[in-house]
Amino acid sequence: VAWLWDYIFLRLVWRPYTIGKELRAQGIHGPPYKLARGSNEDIKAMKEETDGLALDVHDHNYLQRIAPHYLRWRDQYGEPFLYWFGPKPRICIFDYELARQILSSKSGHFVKNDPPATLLDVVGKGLALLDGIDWVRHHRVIKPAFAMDKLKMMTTTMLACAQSMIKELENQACQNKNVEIEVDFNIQFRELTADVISHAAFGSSYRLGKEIFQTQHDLMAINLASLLDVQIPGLKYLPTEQNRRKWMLEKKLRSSLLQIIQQRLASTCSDNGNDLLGLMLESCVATEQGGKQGGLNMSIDEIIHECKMFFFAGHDTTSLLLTWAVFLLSAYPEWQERLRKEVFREIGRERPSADALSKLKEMTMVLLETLRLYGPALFMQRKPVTDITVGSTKLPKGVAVVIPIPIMHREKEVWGDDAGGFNPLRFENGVTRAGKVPHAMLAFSMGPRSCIDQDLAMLEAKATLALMLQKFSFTLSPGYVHAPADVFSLKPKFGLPVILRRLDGCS
Ligand code: HEM
Repeated sequence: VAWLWDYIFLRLVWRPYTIGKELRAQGIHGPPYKLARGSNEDIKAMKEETDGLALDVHDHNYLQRIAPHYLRWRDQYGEPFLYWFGPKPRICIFDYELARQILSSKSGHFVKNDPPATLLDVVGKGLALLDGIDWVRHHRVIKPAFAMDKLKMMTTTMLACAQSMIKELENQACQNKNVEIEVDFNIQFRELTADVISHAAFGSSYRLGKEIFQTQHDLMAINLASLLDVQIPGLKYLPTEQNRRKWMLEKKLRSSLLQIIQQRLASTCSDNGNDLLGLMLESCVATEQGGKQGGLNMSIDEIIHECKMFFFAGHDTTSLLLTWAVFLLSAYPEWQERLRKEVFREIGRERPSADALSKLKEMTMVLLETLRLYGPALFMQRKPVTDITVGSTKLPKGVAVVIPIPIMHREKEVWGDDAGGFNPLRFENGVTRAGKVPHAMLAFSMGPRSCIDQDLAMLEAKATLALMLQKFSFTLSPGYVHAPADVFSLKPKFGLPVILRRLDGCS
């Protein structure tokens, strides 16, 4: 009875009622709460309505496709507004100063909002989702793996992986004396970044790494499909066909990760290597030996969660940055030519080094503009651990705040009248001068919880693009349909088919 009272009355009725009343009194309005379903059905219906929209390749305003509900409610109720993810209240904000205060807060007043349990199973409760003392402990172990000197060492691995992809494409292009082929770069880059992260960060065998990505990918697809469904307690324990498939995939994911960890422990007992997994395992070994590293230790279970998170964060995001950069360079051939000239000027036909890559200024500008218009991360969330006033808004404890990056990246007051257009030159004087406020760029977030690995992502993207531009020119395939989609991150719904031409022909 106590459970029923707590679950049905307090969670589904009383709390939504009181929170809604408190926020309305402050002038924060939004769609009415519907018992247990909240706004989920409305979101689903609006998304279904716009799902068929395809855009011109020079039209970068895909917000109607991925966030029609935010646009409609902002028009209807002003900003910020309140909506309901099931029975959970969420406030969507658009104000840069409010976002800055929330994201840069070091006081511990704001924590990550728990993702739905179904997503947590796939991405793992790793660094990006931890808070407080656990975050500090994990951060201290993980941060050294991404110091610049280590990243420079990783460049060799990245280049080797990218070169082998390019060689393979060159060979394909020259089969039957053709000089061009059609390639889906969405798939190609997913494989490449999977390869890089599993070699460079985890030192694992490519085959096993690839299996893990495929399993994570399949699990994510199942979980995303049911994200907006009403959550019925206990349903996830029933042996339905979908649940059984999920359990099988979860088991496979865990056992593949354990296999990588055990192989590593078995091969180098005293020295676990200098990469991420090595650092985490050392900390774990320290626990078994009595915590000699003064509280830095991680358990094997925590390491598994971190591995899931890094496999996920490390390959999905970077592969999408590359995918959208190739899309934009195909849609704007003048920029493709400009970057090719820059690559030949700074690097020639040589294999680039980390130092040479840092000289590619125009390429950095294009990548930043790609991240502004097509950044893989879409909606960040935080929730206050106590009632707190930020600016003029009083946020009640536990009410999640949503920061919609792609909408904010198109605000004309911050980015100028050409906010909707592709203009890498806006980054000519650096990222902090591109908008009217220094923290306008949110693609890697800001503050203490910003992306731990943005340098690696940028380096990997530059290395891959430089190698591609040295060897090929590319255009969008006539079969390409421009339909960016919110699939946890921003993906091209129908892939990215591109026609690739060898620059030096086939001998
Ligand atoms: C283009 C590539 C990338 C983009 C756009 C990106 C974006 C982001 C964003 C927006 C956040 C903050 C999320 C939030 O505050 O809710 C974040 C955090 C994080 N990212 Fe990235 N990321 C990229 C690449 C990577 C890579 C390659 C890795 C790892 C191999 C990585 C690992 C992480 C981790 C661990 C965090 C959590 C940091 C913390 O909470 O302390 N990211 N990333």
